Amino acid sequence: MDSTANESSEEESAGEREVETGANTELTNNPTDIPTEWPTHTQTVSAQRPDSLSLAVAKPDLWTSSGDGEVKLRMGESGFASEPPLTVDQMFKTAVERFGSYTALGWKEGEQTKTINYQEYYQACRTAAKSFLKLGLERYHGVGILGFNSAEWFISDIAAILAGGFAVGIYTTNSPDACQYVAENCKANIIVVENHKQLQKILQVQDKLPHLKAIIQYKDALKEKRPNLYTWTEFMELGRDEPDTKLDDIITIQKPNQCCTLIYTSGTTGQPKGVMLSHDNLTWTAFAVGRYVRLAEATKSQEIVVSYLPLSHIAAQMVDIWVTMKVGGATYFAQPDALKGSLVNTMREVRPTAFMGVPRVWEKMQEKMKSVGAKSSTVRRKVAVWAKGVGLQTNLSKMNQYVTPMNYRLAKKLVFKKVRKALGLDRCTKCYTGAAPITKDTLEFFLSLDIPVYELYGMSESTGPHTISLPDAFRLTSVGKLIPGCETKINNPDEEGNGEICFWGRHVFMGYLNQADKTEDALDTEGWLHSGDLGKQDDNGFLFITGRIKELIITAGGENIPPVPIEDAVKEAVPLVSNAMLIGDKRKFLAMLLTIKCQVNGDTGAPEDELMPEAVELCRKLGSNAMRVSEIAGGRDPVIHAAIQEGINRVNEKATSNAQRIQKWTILNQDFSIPGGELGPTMKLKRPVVMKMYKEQVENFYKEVVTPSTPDNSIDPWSGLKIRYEVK
Ligand SMILES: Nc1ncnc2c1ncn2[C@@H]1O[C@H](COP(=O)(O)OP(=O)(O)OP(=O)(O)O)[C@@H](O)[C@H]1O
Repeated sequence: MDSTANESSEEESAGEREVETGANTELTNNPTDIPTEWPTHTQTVSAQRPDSLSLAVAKPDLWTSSGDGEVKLRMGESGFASEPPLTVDQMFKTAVERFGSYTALGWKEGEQTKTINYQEYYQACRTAAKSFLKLGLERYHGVGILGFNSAEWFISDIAAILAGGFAVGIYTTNSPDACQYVAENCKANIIVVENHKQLQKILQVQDKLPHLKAIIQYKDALKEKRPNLYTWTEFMELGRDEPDTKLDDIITIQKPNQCCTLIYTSGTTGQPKGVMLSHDNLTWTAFAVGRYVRLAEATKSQEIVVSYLPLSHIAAQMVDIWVTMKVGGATYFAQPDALKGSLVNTMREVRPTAFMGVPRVWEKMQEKMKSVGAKSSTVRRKVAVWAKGVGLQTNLSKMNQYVTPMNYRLAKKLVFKKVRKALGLDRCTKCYTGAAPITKDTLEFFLSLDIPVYELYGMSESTGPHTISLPDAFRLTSVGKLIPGCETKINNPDEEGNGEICFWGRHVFMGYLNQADKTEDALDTEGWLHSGDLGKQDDNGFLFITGRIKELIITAGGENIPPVPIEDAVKEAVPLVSNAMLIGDKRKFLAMLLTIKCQVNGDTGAPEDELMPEAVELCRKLGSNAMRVSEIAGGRDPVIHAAIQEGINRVNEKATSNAQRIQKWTILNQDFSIPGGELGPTMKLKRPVVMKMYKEQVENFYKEVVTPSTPDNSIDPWSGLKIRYEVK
């Protein structure tokens, strides 16, 4: 690995510092230490793994599964990896010193927008920390936070850390049992809930939480008084007049290499695990991302973000809380019904300068824009089609450093500017997607509208991002380049260079709480984090994800098949399809469960029977009058059935082998959703859950006598229609 970043003399001297345990006493935290030059994307700064980290000694130091454990920091000798380690309190104090009067948080109260600055934000966190201590928060015990994004959420999170506990976000979609699992696992002393609805979940399991001492509700009036149940105002009053000494004593003994946050995995691959993140994991990653992405510091031009993604996920925490704090940015909170439609209103008001969406958010925007576009006049549609052609060409050319075509300016004026304004993205220069795979179709759609959506890739276990795309380091379908200071290893590459992606760096987590065995599975003896993802790097350092070992289908014939590319191909070939899940592990052939694009209940987020307007339109074009999923599911609509089969045939034609062909498929009665349990909170498919829910349908695929060699005679068991296989 080369180490050619713009290293200032300060950085070089930082590299010589011996910082092994992360003790915070002697650390400089002077913002002027930060070099003014940004490294360019082509430069890779490696975390120089010290020779002393030999196999035998490295292992026990680099990870722990004890809540009160400490780890060896993965310091490098120069560049990003040598940045002095900080505790959360140190990073926050620096932000207050540098950006004290700048807006830190903003939210809507009725028609009014309220804000607090960095000084007030820090003081609120200290007060809340004193209140937590007064309520009996013990060192290395959790503060569970269960609710939609808000200032109170952030304050609870940071206060828990300052007070020496663990900040623990709990997914708002969790059932009472799932809340109990997390609260018990982190020995939560306190749980902060948003409203009555979330409170009920905790009250249902309260008796099974022996460590729980208090509950705080931060929105709405309490419907009933209970012992140890507080409103937010009551809670903040508890700490207001408390002396600072106890809190300061705890803050002083905190070290960057100790755990301060637990991120519970969403369980797409099994029971949630508590990912232990240290102060250094958070503060270093915030530094590295801010620097690499070249975020502006507030003193020059303030970055603005909208907080709406689930905060219990690391991606939202890193963007909304930590990176923003590092550069003195302002975070504005969306409304709880953001994903049900109000997000665009918040976006138009706030006009963020950076925006992060999980793939489903971008897909939803795409669907909405397509259905609006379909209703516009012929002239408008023609202009849009022309502009999109120009947009795609221009942006694809930009990737290869070609010159911008002349007609781009006209397309920008006529279409792109208007689209950006309508989406609230008119001053957003950094649009990101991450946390799950996104389709090329969606990326191209936004690229054609002159909205490059940059990919981030990483995991909870890497404190969020490991690779990032940048405007000048961008390839369609690549998840970008390595963050300087980190390392990637492609383990056991095949002849095409595909292997398991492994991470090394100061963003790598401490371990899973109380799960030494699982930690040992994730971190090898050298400390490499095994992602469970398959990928390859091109000659220019762009990383491409090509599959997930965790969800690889191994057929009875022994063929390894990554399902996502096939599922994406089907979704692209059949636009009516909302979700697709490939089946075939230990089976003789592949089959697929499909769902149709339908409307979603505005209150519950549950899928409804009515088709989405875009889907209705597609049906009309095909010659079907269907209005509901129930008219299509199970092969009830022969026209739609034939169209889907035709799309699947096209996908099958491109299959690299016979084993990779979809031999059977069926349309389910209902789309996948978060409340339904088929999707995780970041919209990732929970394959084991779907397998369980649709066990019968899956078994039916394989009940029939399959005759793939003479497929022309096969009858689809769901529709009774003849299946036209095209086996070469
Ligand atoms: N840009 C991306 N493209 C493709 N896949 C991605 C991308 N970003 C993240 N992922 C996938 O998400 C995984 C990380 O997920 P995360 O750590 O958020 O887990 P989770 O959703 O909380 O739960 P679980 O560990 O149960 O899956 C990565 O290993 C990778 O498979």
